[in-house]
Amino acid sequence: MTDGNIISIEGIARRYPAPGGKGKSTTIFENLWLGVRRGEFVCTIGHSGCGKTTVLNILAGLDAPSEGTVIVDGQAIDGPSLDRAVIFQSHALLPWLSVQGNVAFAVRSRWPDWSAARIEEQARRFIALVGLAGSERKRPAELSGGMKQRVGIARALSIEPKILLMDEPFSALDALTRGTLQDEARRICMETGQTTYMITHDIDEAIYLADRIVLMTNGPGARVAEIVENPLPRDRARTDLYRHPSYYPLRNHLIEFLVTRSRTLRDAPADGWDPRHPPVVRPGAHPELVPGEPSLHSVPNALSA
Ligand SMILES: Nc1ncnc2c1ncn2[C@@H]1O[C@H](COP(=O)(O)OP(=O)(O)OP(=O)(O)O)[C@@H](O)[C@H]1O
Repeated sequence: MTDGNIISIEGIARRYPAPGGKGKSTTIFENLWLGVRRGEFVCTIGHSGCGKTTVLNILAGLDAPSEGTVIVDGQAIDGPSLDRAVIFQSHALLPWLSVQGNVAFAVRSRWPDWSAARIEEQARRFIALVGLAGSERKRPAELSGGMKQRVGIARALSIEPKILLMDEPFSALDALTRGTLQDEARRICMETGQTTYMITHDIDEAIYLADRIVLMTNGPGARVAEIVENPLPRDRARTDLYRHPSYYPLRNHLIEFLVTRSRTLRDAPADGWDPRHPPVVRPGAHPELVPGEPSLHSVPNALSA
């Protein structure tokens, strides 16, 4: 794969044996290749069951591929590592520890030789980063869902992972809290240059957060159908996203994929489709595009890796 990728997914498959060991095994996905650049924010979208969580679990080292390998920062993954922090939909905080205690626990696991003062300071810094300064002594039971998820984010970031893995981290939150936390996540990832791989079902979330959006076909036998480069400026603001001429072409492209192409491309891949180099598209980013007159067409990109 391309040099400069911090994550290199190389031809992985995940198969499960038939129940009782009789009959054919089920292939959830196979021949999956993907590179993620350092500092990049990648979102994966695909219908339920296509294997998004399975891929994320493999990246986390919580599951292993049936074939292929994943290289992170030059080393093949062979289990979980504090270099890769995971944030799930549920918060999984330790209920008997305070906010400070939960984050400090992770910091101590990462740097067991650090002094207590240094651990406390690191924990406090990341609690402040997610906007929870003043709540350090609270226990999880005293926090709202959004606050608990902030603690989860602080805990994940406090160990300064090479990669942040997020599995629908905001989907259980109300719309207002979700928006605020998306803003926070985006700000923090931009400020810290955090490489992030995230699963979402929410196309607006992907448009707002991602540099690239990986589209997976339906499973079983899922594949990476396409990689969408986000044509919106990197310093985009939530409030005027929709004014950008590429916004609707991008959004329509993603919707159209989920409605039809996620199924048709699994059953009949596009001519010349190469699993190592899925098509890269940049919807709406046509050189002749007149600002204010959005094109409804996606434009295949000659940059295809
Ligand atoms: N231990 C297992 N044994 C057999 N099949 C499994 C096992 N774990 C997962 N699967 C199957 O693998 C497929 C992919 O699951 P996965 O959770 O990765 O999908 P997903 O795309 O993340 O779905 P969702 O969007 O609903 O979270 C599903 O069909 C699931 O039933």
